[in-house]
Amino acid sequence: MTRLTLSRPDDLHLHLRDAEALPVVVPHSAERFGRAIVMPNLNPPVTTTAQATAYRQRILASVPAGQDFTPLMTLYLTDNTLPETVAEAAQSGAVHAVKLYPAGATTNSDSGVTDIGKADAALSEMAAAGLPLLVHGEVTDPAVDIFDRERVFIEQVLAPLLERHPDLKVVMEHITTREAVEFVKRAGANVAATVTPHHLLMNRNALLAGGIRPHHYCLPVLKRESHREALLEASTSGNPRFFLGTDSAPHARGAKETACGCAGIYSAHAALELYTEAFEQAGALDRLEAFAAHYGADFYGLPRNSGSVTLEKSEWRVPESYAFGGDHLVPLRAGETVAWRLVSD
Ligand SMILES: NC(=O)N[C@@H](CC(=O)O)C(=O)O
Ligand SMILES: [Zn+2]
Ligand SMILES: [Zn+2]
Repeated sequence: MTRLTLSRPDDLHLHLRDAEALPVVVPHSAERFGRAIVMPNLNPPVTTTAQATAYRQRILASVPAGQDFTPLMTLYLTDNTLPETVAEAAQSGAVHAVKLYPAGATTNSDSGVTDIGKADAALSEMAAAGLPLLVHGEVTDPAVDIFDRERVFIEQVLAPLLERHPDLKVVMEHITTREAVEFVKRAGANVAATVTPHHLLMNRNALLAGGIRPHHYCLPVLKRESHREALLEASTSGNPRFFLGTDSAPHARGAKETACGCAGIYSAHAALELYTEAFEQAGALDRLEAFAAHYGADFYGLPRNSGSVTLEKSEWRVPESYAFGGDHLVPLRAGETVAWRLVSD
């Protein structure tokens, strides 16, 4: 097959940042996706509906003319999030989820939750309102090996949380392990997961073999090949509780290529094309549309998009970088090729 037309997909996990980043990154997502669940880990974080709606306007100002792209906003859960704040968010129509970052787990998570027990009242309100909890699922205990932090989070935090709140809708974001796949498969219809293109296409060799590759560093960190295979199997299985979320996370080159580089991989410039590579590799191109355009919308209770996008099997070279404020943004596959190309209908 050399041409593939899909319903217009959604990105259910996206970092757009703010200010001068927006005109660089928003057009990449808007070209490919109808909507995106926009992460709230700005500095300071987005914790109120008023902040979320103001941020939404700043994003919309960077959507190119003629493109139809809807940012779906989220709030950042803190130890102090009140049930009233959750209720206001649920009623606003602009806020579609609340994000849990364990304090210190990842980029801009300093205001995150120190003890999930402190959020119980907010979580009960979310369950009542049908507002999903999006989870960065890693423990932060320095004694736990970084490759085990997702598995331990499931055992110590997520399973007990779902016992306390059995009706809460939960999305385990950017899953990276066989254990996360199995947890989601066994859980009820209220539990789902997003899978990134980089975790479908790369294992930890891409980070560490033959030299350290800071542009392949993200959290949760890339895992061994058997985990990548489990993610690819789940994503191409037709199970509606695994769906597309890129976790495209732009950082300036200077913050990545340094002695202590930060976590995040930028993939918005080629996200759908990279998923298409992964699904082709698995012999499952016929399953791509549902993963990319149906299951996420269905889980969030949103209507499916009406438009379409077309991809062609035709190699193109990714730029070495994009101008990004006063610095540069190095995209995934910089200077290398991608096998599928987005074409206008
Ligand atoms: N995934 C990452 O490695 N980084 C994300 C944060 C996150 O999603 O954990 C970022 O905001 O840069
Ligand atoms: Zn995360
Ligand atoms: Zn993320």
